[in-house]
Amino acid sequence: MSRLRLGVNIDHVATIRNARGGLHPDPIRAAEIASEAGADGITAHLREDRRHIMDDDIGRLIGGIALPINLEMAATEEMLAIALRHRPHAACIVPERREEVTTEGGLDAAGQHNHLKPLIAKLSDAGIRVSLFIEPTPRQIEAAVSLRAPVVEFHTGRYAHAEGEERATELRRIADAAALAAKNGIEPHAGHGLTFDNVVPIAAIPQIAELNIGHFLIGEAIFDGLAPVVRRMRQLMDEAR
Ligand SMILES: CC(=O)[C@@H](O)[C@H](O)COP(=O)(O)O
Ligand SMILES: NCC(=O)COP(=O)(O)O
Repeated sequence: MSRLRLGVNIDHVATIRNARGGLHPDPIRAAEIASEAGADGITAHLREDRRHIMDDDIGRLIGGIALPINLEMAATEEMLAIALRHRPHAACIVPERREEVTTEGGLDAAGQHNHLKPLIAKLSDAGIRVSLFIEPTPRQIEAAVSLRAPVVEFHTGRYAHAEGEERATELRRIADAAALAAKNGIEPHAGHGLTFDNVVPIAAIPQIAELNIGHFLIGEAIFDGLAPVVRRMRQLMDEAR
């Protein structure tokens, strides 16, 4: 089985920085530390309301970090223009509702097909690897196929919050969806709400190529430091393969 990539999401370093409106802690410094500790990529979500990552962070990340940058973005003209200006390695299209506390579910790629098609084409034409942050369902995977997205990222929030039999059901949904995506030539990724306690069964799904993990790593780093926490996540993921 191939090595599972770890994308470290640094959004919530910016959440702490923005609490005081200054420059500290700097999410780019967090990206450097994550890189040295074994991350394979850095993920940052430029929200429309700029509650954590800001425009300037995107330029600094792409200019200053050698790892591939995965820009999470809503499917808007504003975000498209920013992505085309900075040309990150990857752009992950996520759903956004301004009042939400976090990204509560996957993108309705099937329902928004006609809106997404030209946006995905423009990103792809610019050499940006497009990913769709979707629920692990056949309907959304079929939409990704028809939209010619090379990557999907399954929203693991329902799995992360479920317990017992319900969690086992969610895990099966993700495993089935990963197999279906791979069968259709789409690279499956996963992320949202992953922790030391719940990452192993997801990391063991053979088709999944990348996990994007943020909130837990940054929270845990307060107690143990970012480098040891990234290394521990890396180790759990490697052991699961
Ligand atoms: C899309 C997604 O899952 C992430 O962007 C991540 O959860 C961090 O950002 P938020 O907590 O603002 O959703
Ligand atoms: N796309 C998911 C992501 O980047 C990280 O999600 P979380 O670990 O912050 O919940």
